[in-house]
Amino acid sequence: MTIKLLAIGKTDNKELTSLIEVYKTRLNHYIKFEFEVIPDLKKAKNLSENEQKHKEGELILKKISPSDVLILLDENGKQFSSLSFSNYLQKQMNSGLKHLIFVIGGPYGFSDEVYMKANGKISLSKMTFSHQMVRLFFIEQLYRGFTILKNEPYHHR
Ligand SMILES: C[S@@+](CC[C@H](N)C(=O)[O-])C[C@H]1O[C@@H](n2cnc3c(N)ncnc32)[C@H](O)[C@@H]1O
Repeated sequence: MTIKLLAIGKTDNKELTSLIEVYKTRLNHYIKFEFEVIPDLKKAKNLSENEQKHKEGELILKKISPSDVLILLDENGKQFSSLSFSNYLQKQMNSGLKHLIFVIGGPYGFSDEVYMKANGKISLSKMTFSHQMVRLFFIEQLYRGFTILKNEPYHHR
């Protein structure tokens, strides 16, 4: 299985980028993991909130194939403990799925079209994080999940 994380908007924060790289490299020891950033929309300031979500939604959906499982990172989604999230990852791998795609929305979240297409929603917290920070938190949780599955001493229960 390949896990792909799609995110809207580049970050020019070097600290964030380098930490993401650290966890991405660690995660790649366990699973094929791809991180793809969909560039910010041009002239987004001239768009209404809904127009922006709609255009970002089109770019997201272009990246999804019919056989992919699409999971949105969304503050109103299902919450997991790190342990239950590792079980969730194991189940996805056992299912024979080829591509598990997680998506982080833009500053206003997702369009209705993306919500309709999604197979599920995962929340990292009831609090809202910046779309920049979530990518680091989530990649770390993926890494943590795999260390749990491998019984490695990263996660302390
Ligand atoms: C600034 S938030 C958007 C908040 C917006 N009010 C909404 O309705 O989604 C940008 C993106 O970060 C992600 N995000 C922020 N907080 C999150 C959380 N607690 N759990 C999961 N994803 C989160 C989501 O993918 C969201 O689309």
